[in-house]
Amino acid sequence: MSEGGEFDFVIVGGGSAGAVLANRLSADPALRICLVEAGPRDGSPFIGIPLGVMWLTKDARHNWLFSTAPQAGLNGRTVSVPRGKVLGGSSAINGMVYIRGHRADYDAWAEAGCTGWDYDSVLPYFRRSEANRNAGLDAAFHGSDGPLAVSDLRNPNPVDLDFMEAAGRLQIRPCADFNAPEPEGVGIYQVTQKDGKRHSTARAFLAPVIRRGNLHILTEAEVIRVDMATGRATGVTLRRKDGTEQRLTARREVVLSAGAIGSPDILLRSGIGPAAQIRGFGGTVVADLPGVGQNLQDHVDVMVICKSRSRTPYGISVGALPRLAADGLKWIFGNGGMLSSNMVEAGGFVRSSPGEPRPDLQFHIIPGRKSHRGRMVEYGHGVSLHTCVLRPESRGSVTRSSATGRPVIDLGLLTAEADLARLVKGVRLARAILREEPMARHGLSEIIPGDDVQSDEGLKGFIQQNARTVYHPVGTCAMGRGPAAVVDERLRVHGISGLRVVDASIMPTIVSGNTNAPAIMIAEKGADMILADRLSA
Ligand SMILES: Cc1cc2nc3c(=O)[nH]c(=O)nc-3n(C[C@H](O)[C@H](O)[C@H](O)COP(=O)(O)OP(=O)(O)OC[C@H]3O[C@@H](n4cnc5c(N)ncnc54)[C@H](O)[C@@H]3O)c2cc1C
Repeated sequence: MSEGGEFDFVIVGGGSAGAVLANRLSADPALRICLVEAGPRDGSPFIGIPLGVMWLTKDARHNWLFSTAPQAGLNGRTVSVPRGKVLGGSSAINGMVYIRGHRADYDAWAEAGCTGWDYDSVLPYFRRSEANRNAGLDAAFHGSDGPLAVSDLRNPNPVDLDFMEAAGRLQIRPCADFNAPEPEGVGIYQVTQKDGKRHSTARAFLAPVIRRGNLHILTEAEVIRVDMATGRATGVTLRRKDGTEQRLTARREVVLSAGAIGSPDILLRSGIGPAAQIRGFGGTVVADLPGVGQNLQDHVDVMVICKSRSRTPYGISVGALPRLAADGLKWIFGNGGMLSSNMVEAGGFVRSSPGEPRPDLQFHIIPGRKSHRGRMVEYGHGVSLHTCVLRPESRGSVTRSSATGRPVIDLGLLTAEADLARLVKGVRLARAILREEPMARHGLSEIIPGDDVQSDEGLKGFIQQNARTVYHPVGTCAMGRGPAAVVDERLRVHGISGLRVVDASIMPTIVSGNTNAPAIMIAEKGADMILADRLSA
């Protein structure tokens, strides 16, 4: 084992949160920062070109490609859990949709004891990171000079507007700004893109500061454990690509930003977690923290997929060849056309029934025919409408059954009956929108669930056999004060000094929307806390 150097802060994971932290902490030239990332640098063209998202969700070089344990609520199926493994983390492989959630999500965190995390307190951190390119949005809610570009899609597919009009016929109103405090209705999503290209956190937060002399970035270095001495984190042990092990010393703190799968897993491997589980795989218990890896929440999702007679939606067909060629040129001469599409272009927030206090379902519409049998593309055109449950009651976990190898991921999808019931309503609503004009004039015919699946029981069976995740796992190092909490409201691991977790895993409950912007906000706020605590230490 070699010594890799001494730093003030060692940040583990250069993803959505970690890249932000590395930027903000290294802004103080008196601090020496090391950012450790298991994946490579982000040179691949598939990352910059938005449509590359289709490739990246299955790409072993930039993706951990996890898979779940058999899911009890999904007829024992396993589902894939892609996670970014590259500078930028999941923000480098995600769908780029920029959404923050609902005011009530954050107010509920504060009410549960996470002081300082209510909506009004976190809003400045969302604004600080953001450079919104749409000057028409309310500046009270949007930043214009932060590092992260948030843009309107360059060339949304016309189907998006048809979707909105069809929803309007069902009294679902358009939503002018999905990032106002209480979003509801449908529209075209804003995306984390700059000039038509993906703006991952690596590009937004790391690229501009890469030459800072006090910021050291190690890639292709996987942290195996946090090193401890008498209840204090002293550094990390990591494994380089060539298999050699190295130790880094953290004079002040180790900050885990390895994401909702990686962060609890590193804690478990470091002996911090449920004592019985750690002993079970032969580990040494450093701190008995029963909440580590528990409380996993994710947005359970199912698709209605239709083929279309019209070739307006994206697709591969002989008739579409001239358009595909034109789209290639639009990209080459201005980063536009289909290649600038994030695929999940539009959608919105709706209530499964009028009695719901706020939207409990989210749509993501792909103006293209997604494969219903696991292929990357299918021949032909169509539309695919995702429906997900915004605040699922089901809970899962990240655990370990052995000291080495991969963690066991149980997303717990649909283990709560209420989530299944909501999805049934969601699929009915999705179908109703697709049947309305002007969607109907695309000549849609349903591939899944299929016209013969109409009863509640039939739909339940279809959902259990087809539901998956929209890739938003959170909550596995939950912030709070009770026995199940892992970090306090300053994101310090309970009972251990010099150790924080700053990423999506600290959410006590999942937000009502996509989770990238919230992970970035958590890091913005976490950075302020770390810097403030340094001065008062
Ligand atoms: C395919 C996909 C599509 C998505 N689409 C959207 C979307 O459109 N909009 C949206 O808002 N959200 C989306 N999300 C979710 C969103 O991207 C994540 O919630 C967010 O990026 C999580 O940020 P994080 O910092 O917690 O973790 P990550 O960004 O995943 O970062 C964790 C980093 O830690 C590294 N790491 C892990 N373990 C170790 C270790 N042992 N040693 C060193 N490094 C380690 C990882 O390689 C990674 O780089 C999507 C996610 C995926 C996977």
